Amino acid sequence: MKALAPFAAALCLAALPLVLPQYWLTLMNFTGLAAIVVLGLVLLTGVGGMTSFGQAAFVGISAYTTAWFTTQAGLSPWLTLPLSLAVTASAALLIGLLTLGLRGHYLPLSTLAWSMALFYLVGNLPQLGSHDGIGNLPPLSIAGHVLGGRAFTWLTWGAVGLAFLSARNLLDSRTGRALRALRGGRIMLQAFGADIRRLKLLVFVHAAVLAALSGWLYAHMMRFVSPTPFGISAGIDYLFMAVIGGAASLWGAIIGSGAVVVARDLLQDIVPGLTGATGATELLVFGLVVVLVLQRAPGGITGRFAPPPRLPRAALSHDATPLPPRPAMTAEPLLAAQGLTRRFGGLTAANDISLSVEKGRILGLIGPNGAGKSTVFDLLTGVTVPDAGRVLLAGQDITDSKQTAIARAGLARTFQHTRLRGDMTLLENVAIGAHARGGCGALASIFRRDRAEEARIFATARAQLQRLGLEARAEVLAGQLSQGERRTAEIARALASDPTVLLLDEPAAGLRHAEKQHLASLLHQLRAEGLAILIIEHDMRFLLDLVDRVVVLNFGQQIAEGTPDEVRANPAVQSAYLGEGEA
Ligand SMILES: Nc1ncnc2c1ncn2[C@@H]1O[C@H](COP(=O)(O)OP(=O)(O)OP(=O)(O)O)[C@@H](O)[C@H]1O
Repeated sequence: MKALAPFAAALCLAALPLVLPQYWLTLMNFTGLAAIVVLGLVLLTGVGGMTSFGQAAFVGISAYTTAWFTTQAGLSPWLTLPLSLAVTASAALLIGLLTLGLRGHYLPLSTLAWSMALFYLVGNLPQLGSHDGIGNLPPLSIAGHVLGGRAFTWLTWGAVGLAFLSARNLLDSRTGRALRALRGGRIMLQAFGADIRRLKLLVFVHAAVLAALSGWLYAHMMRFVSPTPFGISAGIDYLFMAVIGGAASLWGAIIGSGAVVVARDLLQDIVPGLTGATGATELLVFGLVVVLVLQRAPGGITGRFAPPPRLPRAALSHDATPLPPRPAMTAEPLLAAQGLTRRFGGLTAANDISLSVEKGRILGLIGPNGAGKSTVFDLLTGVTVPDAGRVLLAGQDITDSKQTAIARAGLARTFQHTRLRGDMTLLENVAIGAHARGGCGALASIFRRDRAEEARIFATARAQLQRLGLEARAEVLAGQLSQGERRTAEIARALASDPTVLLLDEPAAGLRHAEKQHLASLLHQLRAEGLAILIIEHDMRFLLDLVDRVVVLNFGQQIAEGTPDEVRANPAVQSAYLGEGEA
C-alpha cells in the first residue's frame, strides 16, 4: 500500500491539469520550472553545503542558448535541448573548476560575483538583444501540434519527475553517501579515498544541468528571453524556495517552490487591495511570511513531517556477497617511516621519527599530550606533508601522495574524535569505508546501474558490523550510538576498506573495562589475520598488554623504541611519561 502512494500522487498530479483553470495551470507551470532548479539546489546547498546564489544564471545560459540557436540558426527546440544542457554544463564545469576550491563565505560570494557578471554581460551584448532580449522563440511542438496549455504543464511536470528521480537516485548511491557526508566530513571522506574536488564539481554540474532543463522549458513557454528573470533576485528566490521547503529535502524542493510561487502571486493580488498602498508592499509581507515560516519551522515545511531516515533497499538484501578482497601485499615492512620531520613555525612537532610495522604485528605509539603522535598519523596518512623524511607503504614511496591515493593503496585509519555522520545510519556510515572499493560513478547511479555493486558494498559493511558484534545496531542513527559503539563503528568503517595497514587513534578512549577487553580480543584477531596495526593509546596497561613493540615520543623527539618490557624499563620513558608506579 505504502509503495503505491507515489504512483497515486503522480496520477493525481497528472489529472490536475484536466480540472484546473488556466490561472492555476500557469502557477503550476511556474512551480514546476522552479522546482527543477530547486531540486539541484537541494543537492548542492541543502545536502552538499555549497550555497549558491547563481542557479538563475544557469537557467539563463540555457534559455539564451536555445533562444539564439532557434531564432538565429533556425534549429528545432528539440535539437537545442541537448545543446542548451551541454553549454550550461560546460559553463558550470569551468566556473566550478575556478571557484569550488573556495572555502567558507567565499564560495557563496563567488556565485554572486559570477552571476552578476553574466547578467551584465548578456545585458550589454547586442548579439543577444542587450536588455531587450530575444523574442519570437518557436513554441514546443510535436508533429505540428503545439504543446501549449495542459500539454505544456504535463511536459513540465514530467521534467520535474525526471529531475526528482535523478536527484533521488544520486543521493541513494555511493556518490550520494559521500555527498551527504561532505558537510564537515572532508578529512574523513578523503581518508576513505573519496575525491572531494570531483564530488563537488559533479554536484555543481548536476545542479546546473537541472537549472538548464528549466531554462529551456522556460524559454519556450515564454517564447521570449531577457536578462531580468535570470538575475540575482531570482537566484535568491530559488534559495528561499529550498529553505522554505526544507533545504535538504527533495519533496521540500517541490513544496517550497509551490508555496513561494503561489504565496507571491496571491499576495500580489491581495495586499495592495487591503492596504490601499501602491508599490511593492507585497514584497514586504512576503518577506515577513518567510521570516515567520523559518522561525516556526527552521527545517522548512517538510522538516516537521520528515520520516526517520531508513536504510536504502540495496542495504536490505541479505543475499549479496561482500566485495572481493584486495590482492595481498607482500613487501615488508608493510608500513615504514624514515626520518619524518614536521615543523609548525618555530615548533618541531615531529623530529626525525622512524618506525616500521610488519604484517601481523601491532606497534604502539605513545607519548604525553602534545608529544607529536597525531602529527605522525597525519604525516603517514597524507593529511600533512613532511618537511623531511619518507613514508613507504609495502615498499612504495607515498610521502607526497594525496590522502585519497594513500587510502586507496590500503591504509585505513580511525579518528581520535570519532567522525561518524550522526544523521546517517550506522550501516551507511560503515559503507563509506568501502567507498574506494566501488567503481560505479554518478551517471550509473542516476540510471540505477549501480544496484548490484551497492548491495555488495552494504554486504561488506554488514559483514564488518557482524564481525564486531554491532549488526543489531545497523539501522540505528550513528548519533544515537554510545561512545563505545561509536569507537567500534570507526573500526568497522576502517575495516570495510579492506586495509593492509590499520591506524587506530586512541580506540579505547571512553570505553568501559569490558569494552576494552572486547577491543583487545578484536585487535588480536586482526593481527592474526595478518593486518599491520599502528595504535596511539593513552591507556598504558591496555596498550602494553596488546602490542608487539612500542615507539615513545616526547616533545616531538623519538626517545625510545622496543618491546613493552624494554619500554617499561627505560628510565627516559619513565621520567617522561609513565611514572614509576605505572611502569
Ligand atoms: N596544525 C598545527 N599548527 C600548529 N601547531 C600544531 C599543529 N598541529 C599540531 N601542532 C602542535 O604540535 C605539537 C604536537 O601535537 P600533536 O597533536 O601531534 O600531539 P599529540 O601527541 O597527538 O597530543 P595529544 O595526545 O594531546 O593528542 C603540539 O604542540 C601541537 O600544539
